[in-house]
Amino acid sequence: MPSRLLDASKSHPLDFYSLKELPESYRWGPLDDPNGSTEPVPIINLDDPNARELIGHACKSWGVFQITNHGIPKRVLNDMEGTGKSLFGLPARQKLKAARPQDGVSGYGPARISAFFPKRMWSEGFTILGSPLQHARQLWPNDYRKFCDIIEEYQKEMNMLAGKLMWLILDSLGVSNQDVKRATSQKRPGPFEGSSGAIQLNSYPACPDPGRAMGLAAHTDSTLLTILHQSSGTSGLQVHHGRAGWVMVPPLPGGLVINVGDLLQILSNGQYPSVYHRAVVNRTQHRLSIAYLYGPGSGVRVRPIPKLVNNDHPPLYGPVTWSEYLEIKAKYFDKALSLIRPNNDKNKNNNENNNHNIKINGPIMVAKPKSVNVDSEAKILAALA
Ligand SMILES: C=C1C[C@]23C[C@H]1CC[C@H]2[C@@]12CCC[C@@](C)(C(=O)O1)[C@H]2[C@@H]3C(=O)O
Ligand SMILES: O=C(O)CCC(=O)C(=O)O
Ligand SMILES: [Fe+2]
Repeated sequence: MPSRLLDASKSHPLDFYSLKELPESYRWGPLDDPNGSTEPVPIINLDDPNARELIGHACKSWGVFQITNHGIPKRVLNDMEGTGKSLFGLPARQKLKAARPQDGVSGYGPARISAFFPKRMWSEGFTILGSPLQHARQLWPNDYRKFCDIIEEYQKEMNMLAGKLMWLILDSLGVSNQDVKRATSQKRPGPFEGSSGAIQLNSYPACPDPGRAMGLAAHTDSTLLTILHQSSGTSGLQVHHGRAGWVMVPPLPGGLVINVGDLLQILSNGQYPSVYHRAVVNRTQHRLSIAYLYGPGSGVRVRPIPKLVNNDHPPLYGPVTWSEYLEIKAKYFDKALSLIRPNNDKNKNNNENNNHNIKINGPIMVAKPKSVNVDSEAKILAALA
């Protein structure tokens, strides 16, 4: 079975800027409209003395919230937005010089999850993991330093904010520094030392038939948390919220959106579930969003924090590193979380409590994931055993 990811990067829809009608290959069918009358996604001022409790409540009941007074200078956000605009504004042949390689993560192309859907998404993306230098040279051979400086500054600022948010979130769960160190098998001093993030720039051109097109299909992020900056004035992000269905998260001037990711769902033993979200498009305006996808340092295994596990709350997930999880997600998409099963030996007599784990145990243990190299395959199987 070829990796579905390989198919994703085969051909990229570069034609949509000039299309006057929505081609069949982009037609997802009428999208369900968000219910305008529902309560809005929580907005939390980080300077509020109750920020921790408010964050805890938002993580539990929404999996998403917007923050203000986050300390990221406006200039840093503006510079990043400007860089995104000039990147997507480059001629197609220039952007393709930095195309994401078939089995790679960084570079220009459709969203990684594209291959899981029969229809194309009305967007183009650019992913930066680690140093931006190589791609910067491909895009702007004579002027790559500026791009690198802006990306590096953004990475630094976002990394600090993400660490701060993680502490507030863990604090809201009643979890201390020490508890996290144990849960993540970290040897180094700070539990979030070495944590890093990928930057995802998303560009959604104006679309002739926005009611039938999809900017970015529904997904949860494979992260601890995601910090999203949306360009001002144009809505597009929607989150799925219980019976309310799809709820719009309009850009808030000076605000940033925080999503709970799958790894935080694991760390919190299901108390803070990751949020399903998607991006819709718009007839007249181009929209840009910039996601900082934050995860643990390489080699760090994430598992439910022991303090949150007891007889009433058995572990729902087993330990997994970020790269293992990304590989599982790349193959199994929204089944990935249910495959990170706990080591059941310890809760043999707790069988009925494990019923919520979807049992896809058979296939994953026998299937030979061809796209995964042998070494990491062994690690994944060990993590799932
Ligand atoms: C660190 C990450 C997280 C990735 C994969 C890798 C780099 C790119 C990220 C995204 C960004 C766009 C949505 C998503 C669903 C996608 O297609 O690519 C994300 C995916 C995930 O959260 O699973
Ligand atoms: O464009 C958006 O608002 C959503 C982007 C997103 O979900 C992502 O990059 O993971
Ligand atoms: Fe996302």
